[in-house]
Amino acid sequence: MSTPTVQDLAAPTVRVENVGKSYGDRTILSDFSLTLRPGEFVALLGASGSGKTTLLRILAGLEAHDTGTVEAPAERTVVFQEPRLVASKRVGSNVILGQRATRDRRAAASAALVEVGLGGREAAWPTTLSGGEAQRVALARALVRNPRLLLLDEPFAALDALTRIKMQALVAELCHEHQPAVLLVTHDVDEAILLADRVAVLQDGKVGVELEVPFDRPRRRGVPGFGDFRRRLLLELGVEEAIGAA
Ligand SMILES: Nc1ncnc2c1ncn2[C@@H]1O[C@H](COP(=O)(O)OP(=O)(O)OP(=O)(O)O)[C@@H](O)[C@H]1O
Repeated sequence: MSTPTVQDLAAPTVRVENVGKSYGDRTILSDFSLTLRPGEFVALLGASGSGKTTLLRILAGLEAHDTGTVEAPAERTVVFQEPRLVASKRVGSNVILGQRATRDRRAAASAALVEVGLGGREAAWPTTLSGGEAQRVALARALVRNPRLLLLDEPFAALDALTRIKMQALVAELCHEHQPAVLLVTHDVDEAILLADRVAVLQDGKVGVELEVPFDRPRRRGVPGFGDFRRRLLLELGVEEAIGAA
């Protein structure tokens, strides 16, 4: 047995035990359990419609679960697939949306914009931003709250491939720096491997397999073992690679 790390000994940030959730007579989650330790980055991987967003919404407090236990900190924020900026408010105000615009908060918003590569853009209107820039603002808005839990619901899915790669690197860097516990919901296997400490695969309403990602950071697709690990996850998802095997 390996020596427990500080992370292992700390109280978990998120504890989900035996959660069940149905819509009408359709069971979406059954007996779903997952733990996130402080600072841990977990990717929840699953086929379309498998219940990933439902679980994330339960953790965000946006959806009720039917059975089981959910413990998540109140200091949590969500970044959705679309940036959800308020068009009538400038970028700086969007970053501190819902909070009183004190001088300190405005300074924190400016610092968060610098962190996401949008320093000095406080006065810009959301309609003047590209999709990637708007998603950077959404990320700044999440980080400025210093969350203990960051919930990412396919935050790169609507971005073009190049912007997605840049945003993945930015999220990896910022999460490393700020150390929230992160749950990333995705159906992109590569993204899960590039970003997460651990990948949980959602199968039949529960976590079927959980695997530690065995690669050092910064991660690269080309490292030895990447292709095998990727194939293993794809098989768990019931996908056989036919074209362009890594
Ligand atoms: N409010 C709702 N009422 C009824 N059914 C719902 C509701 N929300 C989600 N569902 C259903 O629950 C199932 C799981 O949805 P969910 O969005 O959690 O899946 P997902 O794994 O995130 O899928 P995707 O990757 O396509 O976003 C889907 O079949 C969906 O239609």
